[in-house]
Order: sequence, then C-alpha cells, then structure tokens
Amino acid sequence: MTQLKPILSHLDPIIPSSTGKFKSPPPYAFHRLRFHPRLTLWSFLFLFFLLLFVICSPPAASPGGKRRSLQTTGHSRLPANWEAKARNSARPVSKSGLTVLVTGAAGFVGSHAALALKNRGDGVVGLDNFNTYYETGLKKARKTLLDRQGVYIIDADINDAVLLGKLFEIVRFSHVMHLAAQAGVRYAMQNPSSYIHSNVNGFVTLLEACKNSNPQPAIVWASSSSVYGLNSKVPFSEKDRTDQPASLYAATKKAGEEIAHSYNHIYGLSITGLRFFTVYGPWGRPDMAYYFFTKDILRGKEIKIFEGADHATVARDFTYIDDVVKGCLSALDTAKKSTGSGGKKAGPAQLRVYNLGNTSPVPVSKLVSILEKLLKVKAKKKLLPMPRNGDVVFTHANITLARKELGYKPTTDLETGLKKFVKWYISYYGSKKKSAW
Ligand SMILES: O=C(O)[C@H]1O[C@H](OP(=O)(O)OP(=O)(O)OC[C@H]2O[C@@H](n3ccc(=O)[nH]c3=O)[C@H](O)[C@@H]2O)[C@H](O)[C@@H](O)[C@H]1O
Repeated sequence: MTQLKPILSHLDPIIPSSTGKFKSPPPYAFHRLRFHPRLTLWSFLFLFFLLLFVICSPPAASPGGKRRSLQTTGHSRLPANWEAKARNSARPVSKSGLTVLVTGAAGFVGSHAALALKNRGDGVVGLDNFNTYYETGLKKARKTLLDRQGVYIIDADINDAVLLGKLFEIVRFSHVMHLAAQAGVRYAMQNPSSYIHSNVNGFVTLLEACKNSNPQPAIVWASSSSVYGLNSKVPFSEKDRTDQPASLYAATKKAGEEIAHSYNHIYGLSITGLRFFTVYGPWGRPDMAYYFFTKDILRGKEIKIFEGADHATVARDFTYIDDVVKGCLSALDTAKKSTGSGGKKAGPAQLRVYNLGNTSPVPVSKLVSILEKLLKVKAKKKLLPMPRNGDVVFTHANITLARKELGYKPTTDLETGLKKFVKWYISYYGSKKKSAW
C-alpha cells in the first residue's frame, strides 16, 4: 500500500477522478516536443547530466563496504549507527556478566528488568516496537531512563526476522529475556489478531533467530497466570491443568508454552517460562485496573468493580514489580545453556515453567480502598457483574517451585507496593502535566 501511494499520486493529474473528465493532450504538443531542435538539445544535455550523476553517486545501500543494508527490509527508522550502539550496550562490565537481549524493553516489566540487569553489570540490548496499545509517551520516557543508564533500545518488531538475524550476528547473546507481548486480557476481544501477531508469530520469529544463532542463547520469557483459566483448584500450581483458557490472551500464552516445548525438543533451546500474576508498580501499564482506577479516582470519574456470580468476590494475586524482576533475574542466572548450535540439537536441554505470584490474593474492592486511602479521595464506585470478557474470578499462585529452584521470595504487600506506585504516578503526571491513558 505504501509503495503504491507515490505511484498513484504521480499519476493523479492524468487519471480522471470520474469517467469523462480525462482530457488527452493535443497531438500537436507531442510533435513539438519530438522535433523542435532546441528542445532536443536540452533533452540531450539533461540526459547527459543525469547519467553523470548516477555514475558518480556512491552506492546508497552499503555504507560500511561489506555491510548488509537493512533499508530494503523496512528498517529505515533505525539510526545509521544502530549496530555500534547495540554492540556497546551489549558489553558486560564484568567478565562473568551476561549478555542479554531484552525484548519489550520499553514496556513495564521489560524496562525494570533491563535496568536491574544493567545495574548489576550485565550487558543489555533492548528491543521494542513502541506500538500504540497505550500511551507511547510513557514508553519513550522509559526509553530515556534506560538511555541514561547506557541501555540501548532498538526500535523494531520481534516479527522482523531479518533484523533479528542481523542482531544475533553482531552480538553473541548468552541470554534472551523475552517480555515483548500483546498484553491485556479484555483487549483481546477488540483486537484478536494483535495477540496472534505478537504472542504467537512474534515468539516463533524470535525462537527461530535463537535457534539459528551460534551460540544459542538461553531464553526466559513471560507466560501468564491467565493460562490457569477456568482451573478452580487453588492455589494454582505448575502441575495444574492449563487447557481451559478463558481469553484469547490466555490461549496465546498457553500456545507460547507449547511452542517453547517444541523448540526445546527439536533444537535443544534452553527455555524458561514465567507465569506472572497481575504485576503492578511504578512505570506500570495504563491499561491495568490499579492504574486507570488511580486516574479515574483522581478525576472524580466513576469506576466499575466487577463481581463474580452471586456477588462473589473477584480477587487477584497482585505481585509487585521488584519481586517479579528478582524472579526474572534468578531465572536467567539458573538457566542452563542451550545444547544446540546453528539449528541442530546436540542433547536434551532445560525446559522450565514457574509461577511468579505474591501468594496472597486481594479482592479488587480492597485494592480500591487502599487507593482511596493513599490518594485521599473517595472513589465513585459501581459494582457490576463481571462481563464475559475473558476475566477470571480469582488468581492465587503456589510459588513452592520458584522458591525452591529460583530462591524466589516476594516481600512486598499490596499496600506497600501501591504506595510506591501512587508516589511515582503523582510525580510523573503531576510534574509533566501529562494525561494518563
Ligand atoms: O496475571 C496475568 O497474567 C495478567 O494480569 C493482568 O490481568 P488482570 O489480572 O486481569 O489485571 P487487570 O486488568 O489490572 O484487572 C485486575 C482486576 O480488576 C478487575 N477489574 C478490571 C477492570 C475494571 O474496570 N473493573 C474491575 O473490577 C478485573 O476483573 C481483575 O480482577 C494483566 O493485565 C495481563 O496482561 C496479564 O499479565
């Protein structure tokens, strides 16, 4: 479509907008152009200079001699020096430091994880497509923060196989922290294909790049508590059934877990899936309830609180961002190496799944009363039966396995975590006079 545009605009003056309006040029004009001696001379001169210009121009596609140009594959938005920036950013401070690609680095969990890795001396390269699912200003602000700490974020999509191939060629990543995804349970009903695009196609494209790369990195990626779906056995254990997703979002995360299994089985990729439980905190996601409740309470706008059947309490195992990031880092640190190379498996590789929750579910009504207290504003609440939008009534993580194998130990209760969120929210929107999503 974009390629057609210039062609069509060029043709615009001669293509009639409606039939019957097109006027052919008079034939005599053509003759005049062809045989007038002065015009012929000017035409020759014009052609001569055009030829000279073409011969003398440097080849546009290869600034670095044998460097492969990415211009033709849609990467014109990348700066010319993106490769050098990626190489610099990837360099760990210490010799034992990891070299990590963080996808979704301008996102909520991605930006926190990238910073934590950088702060402890690992080399980090970010990747993010800065899509407009929620305010891009927030994503750009996170990018600025990371820039200041020396983490470079490549502005590209995980579906861009050519770029990923090139990136894995120039940086030997030891690990990939894959956090890029189409998030949100309810939005899946509005834009289902975006979930397939990012969470299925994008994941496969990334795994292909990992599998082809030499050495193959170990992968840690974000699955979701939503895979438990209609499972009613609580607390949710990794051994419980996950074949009843309640939303397309959940289905794509479950698909991701199965895709991970096949790449582990065929290619020897070391893969760890982390089932996050409603992660919240500063620099969070504006599409999540705690975030837009804060915005709406401050504006005096009514908020809707969902109830289960027969007024059953809806509750979530809200998990604070710092606890989740610690879980991510220990998953990276305990990940064994992939066994394959160049697309061939050499032996069995590690395949793991862990719950990263807080193990203390809190009713959504309690979340609201904590926010009211912190904001010192009474919320205008409306209780509603939970719409059929993919939501589940209750989540509760059993974290025995993560505690045992990752040393994962969440320490932040909801009130403490929300206090930090509210403080950040007021300083971010207050000082910059921005309006939240
Ligand atoms: O653990 C996950 O894997 C997922 O966590 C998050 O999903 P959820 O747990 O659904 O969080 P969130 O939307 O904040 O709703 C919180 C509560 O508020 C209730 N809720 C919501 C909206 C509303 O208007 N009223 C309301 O009561 C609602 O019914 C719910 O009980 C991530 O968004 C998702 O990307 C994924 O990571």
